[in-house]
Amino acid sequence: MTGIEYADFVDDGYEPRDTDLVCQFVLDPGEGMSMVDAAGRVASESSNGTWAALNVPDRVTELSATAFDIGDGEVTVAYPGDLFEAGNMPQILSCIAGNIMGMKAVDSIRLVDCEWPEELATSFPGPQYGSDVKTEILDAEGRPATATVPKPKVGLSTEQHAQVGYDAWVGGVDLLKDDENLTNQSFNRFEDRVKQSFEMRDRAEDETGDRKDYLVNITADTETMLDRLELVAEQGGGFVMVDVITCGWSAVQTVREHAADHGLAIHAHRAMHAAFDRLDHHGVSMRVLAQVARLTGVDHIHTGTAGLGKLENEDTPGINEWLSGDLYGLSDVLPVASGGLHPGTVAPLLDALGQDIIVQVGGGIHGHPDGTEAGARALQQAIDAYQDGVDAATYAEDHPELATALEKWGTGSPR
Ligand SMILES: O=C(O)[C@@](O)(COP(=O)(O)O)[C@H](O)[C@H](O)COP(=O)(O)O
Ligand SMILES: [Mg+2]
Repeated sequence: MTGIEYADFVDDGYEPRDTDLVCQFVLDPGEGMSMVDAAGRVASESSNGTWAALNVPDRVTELSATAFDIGDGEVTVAYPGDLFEAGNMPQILSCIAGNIMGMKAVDSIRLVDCEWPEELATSFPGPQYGSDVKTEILDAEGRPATATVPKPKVGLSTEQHAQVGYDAWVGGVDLLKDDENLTNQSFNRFEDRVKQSFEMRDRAEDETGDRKDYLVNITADTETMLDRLELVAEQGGGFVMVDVITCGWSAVQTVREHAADHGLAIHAHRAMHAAFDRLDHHGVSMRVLAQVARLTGVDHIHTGTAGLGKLENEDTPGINEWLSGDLYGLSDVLPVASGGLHPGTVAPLLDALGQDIIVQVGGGIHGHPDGTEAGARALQQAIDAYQDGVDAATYAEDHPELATALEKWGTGSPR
């Protein structure tokens, strides 16, 4: 038997083992609490300790986390691999982002980054396709894939939604996308919407000769999501969309399994992420959320617009780099830039993030003075101009749709 208490979870010179999950935190110790004392509490409460000193069987201490590299407001914690259930993301998050977020011992604490050991990382499936969707499901090789959400976000009838999809597809967009809050409301029922939209998709494919697809929002309780996923597969769809934060990672893991049965790619919308990651001193960073998304197996995830859109983002280039980097053979994830984009923002966006992304433009297409098809053409023209190395204003001289968009929105970012 061994006695354990908070101080036993600190070893400032600790060298992590290859099997450790290593997490970086920033924290502000509570009143009268030193960094070292706070760090011990973080490591203890997020692994297997508690406030009272305990006498425990020796092997229990092998599961205890260790706080080290304790600096000014920063601490790193190494978690033994055996603390975790392989392949169970909710269990892992209940450790590293669980009770510690509410401890009195800290005024604030933020999980900033994780280094995932091979054994734990490969206990997850990772994405099926990642950036390969651009060639395996779409015809978007060598350029950014494009997507559009019909606007208004909700309220269109099923017929109107499908028609907007058709106009955007023939205007050049690759993907129609449901908004994060459009599911199966009375004015636009899921089943009808899916069927009618794929009919329009087939027409647009015949007319353009390009493969087109639809990011269908299946967000609901898990059982219902699986039924909706089946319907998308039956209708010849290639993608499902899930609000991964509001649905939760256990639902994502279940959807990943069933999506693979049908070869469906998963588009992750991150609605509610800012409740976790907006404050730079508390919560869970978008970087960690993106890591969790890759491991659990989504193919796309929204990561921001490098500050060019209407929403606050953190470190989009850094997160995108992690999503496309090596991870023990797991597939990459295709980042989605979305939120307040329009044709005038395309050049600086691609300069900042490269072309291996999805560019989602909603209001920047459907708010075009000449309508959806013209808005879609303007987006495509902005991308063509960028690829030809021509600035948008010059290219617009003989591309009226782009000219109209630049006249209306210029090249600035909406607020
Ligand atoms: O509802 C919206 O605002 C959007 O459909 C964008 O519409 P617009 O193109 O009309 O702006 C997306 O949900 C956000 O981009 C999500 O944010 P993020 O990508 O940061 O997760
Ligand atoms: Mg939206």
